Amino acid sequence: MATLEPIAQPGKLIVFTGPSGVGKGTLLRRLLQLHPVLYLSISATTRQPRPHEIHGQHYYFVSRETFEQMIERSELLEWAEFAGNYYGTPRDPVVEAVEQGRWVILEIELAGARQIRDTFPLAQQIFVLPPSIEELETRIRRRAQDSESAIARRMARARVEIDAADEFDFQIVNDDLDQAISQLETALFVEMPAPAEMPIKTSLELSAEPGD
Ligand SMILES: Nc1ncnc2c1ncn2[C@@H]1O[C@H](COP(=O)(O)OP(=O)(O)OP(=O)(O)O)[C@@H](O)[C@H]1O
Ligand SMILES: Nc1nc2c(ncn2[C@@H]2O[C@H](COP(=O)(O)O)[C@@H](O)[C@H]2O)c(=O)[nH]1
Repeated sequence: MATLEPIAQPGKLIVFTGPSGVGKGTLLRRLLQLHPVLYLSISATTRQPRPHEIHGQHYYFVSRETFEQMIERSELLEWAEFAGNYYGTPRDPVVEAVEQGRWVILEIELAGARQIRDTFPLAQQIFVLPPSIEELETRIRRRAQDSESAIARRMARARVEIDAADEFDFQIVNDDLDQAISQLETALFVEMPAPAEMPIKTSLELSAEPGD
């Protein structure tokens, strides 16, 4: 029997946006467990680490001075200020992974997503919506990582981001987690199949098959 080989094709950039607290991180953790072929970019931020967060795994936690140097040296693919802190995507690891044919996910807020749309028009853009604005606030509060003023800033920004959901190629409501994962898989692998999901036979193997 002929063996199957994946099509060699360039990687893809996938932008994953939605209001803070909607569950992007939760969805992506689950998605990456199910599909280790996906590559999640690690952002740089000037925000203080949360108790469970590890430098180099969840974020690169840097000073404002270091971040501003990264901007000046064009080391970031995109960046934005969000709720009083800088966030940005280090350019080199993303470009290398895409060149290696990987599917790279950027979990970023709206201003960064718009920058990527300008610089990489072929990037696939997915927006995650909450079932309601009340449930979004409940999730942020239940996570218990933000002060009252930070919650107010995040909720104000959430309204602006939700209003921009139509700009994105796909919108997914994160109500039931399993259903949201399944919609996400459809967006990623059916609407835009991953190379690893599209095995083909080499022309040599096809011509060697009996009955042809
Ligand atoms: N489908 C869901 N139903 C109920 N709770 C959820 C669901 N998805 C995520 N959550 C919870 O909502 C909270 C926020 O989730 P998470 O931290 O993944 O959001 P986020 O969008 O990554 O936020 P941020 O952008 O601020 O990092 C967490 O406590 C998480 O367990
Ligand atoms: N433009 C960018 N936004 C980013 C990046 N990394 C994360 N984010 C977004 O920031 C907010 C807040 O995140 P939190 O971890 O402090 O809750 C959230 O919407 C993230 O998606 C980035 O590199 N660029």
